[in-house]
Amino acid sequence: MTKANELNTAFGNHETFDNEIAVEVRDLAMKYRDVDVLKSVDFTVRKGEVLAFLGPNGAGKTTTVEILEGFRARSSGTVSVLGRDPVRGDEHWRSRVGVVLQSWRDHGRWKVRDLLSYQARFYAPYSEPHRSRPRDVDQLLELVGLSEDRKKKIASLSGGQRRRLDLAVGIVGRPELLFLDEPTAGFDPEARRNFHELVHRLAREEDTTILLTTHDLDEAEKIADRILILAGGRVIADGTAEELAARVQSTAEVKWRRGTQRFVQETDNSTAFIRDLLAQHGDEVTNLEVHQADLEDIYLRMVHLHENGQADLNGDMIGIGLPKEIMR
Ligand SMILES: Nc1ncnc2c1ncn2[C@@H]1O[C@H](COP(=O)(O)OP(=O)(O)OP(=O)(O)O)[C@@H](O)[C@H]1O
Repeated sequence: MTKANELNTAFGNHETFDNEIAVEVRDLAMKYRDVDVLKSVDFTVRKGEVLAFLGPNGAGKTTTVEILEGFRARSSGTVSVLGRDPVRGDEHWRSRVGVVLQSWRDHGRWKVRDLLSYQARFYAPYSEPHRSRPRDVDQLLELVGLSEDRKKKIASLSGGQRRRLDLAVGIVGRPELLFLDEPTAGFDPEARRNFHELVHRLAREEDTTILLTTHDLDEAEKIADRILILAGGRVIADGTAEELAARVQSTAEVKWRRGTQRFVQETDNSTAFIRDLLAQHGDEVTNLEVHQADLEDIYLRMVHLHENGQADLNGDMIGIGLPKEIMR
């Protein structure tokens, strides 16, 4: 613990000052009336990291993100976002945080550029030598692909254009930490790819920490440094896409025919299995297929096991054989 943290704790203030950590969540719980949506959520996001939050509908992803954004008061637990408890976040703290909500339908009569210019003004007092605020509005329009729509009324934008505007509003203040709630819902494939490139640029060139929720496994795999799966009010898995995929690849399904008979076998080592199969039956084996489980398979299996209660009290999966280091 740093000296500053020691002093904070001594005064009953649990805000953190670790420069490498953007978000720290410990034992977070949230109850809506008598329903426990979040039971005990723990995770950390390092600065500059892109974290994808996955989980079934109603798992509590938006609730968690809203708590981190300071828009929702938690029931219990400790939360630190850029060194502050979000419920005590002041204007300066807010200027460092960018938010793209799931559906934001105000300002229909405003023109695109006018709204961004208006929003941009609020960030000017919080400009810093290493992070100028706000962004230049015309460059921002270019960045999100809305230059040609700059004079359009917001109410007349298509769903995808609207999401681009939401994104522009989220990054106009050049945030250190950006929250994106299902950012590419309604994007066409090109807009999706542009968005993925933008996320990479924000993380790589501006060291922006990004926390996004998505139902798109492919998207999570493409843009996230780390994937976190929320189910049953807890984090049931936390690791890089490679860590998840590496384990998945080791449980393949092999299918083949021998004469009129069809066979299916799950195996941890498909290469060795096929070698043995062919050594034993040679040319009798036909229609050989190998299906390597992908991220979607492992995600679905993990959530399914969790929902069926085949997880112990720590949220660890029983029977799936995932390595402990990717489980929480
Ligand atoms: N203001 C509220 N009052 C009562 N219950 C709520 C409230 N907001 C959310 N909930 C409930 O909390 C649970 C978690 O909702 P949340 O929106 O956080 O889930 P999610 O993981 O983001 O879902 P989705 O993938 O569908 O967006 C749901 O059962 C939802 O009905």
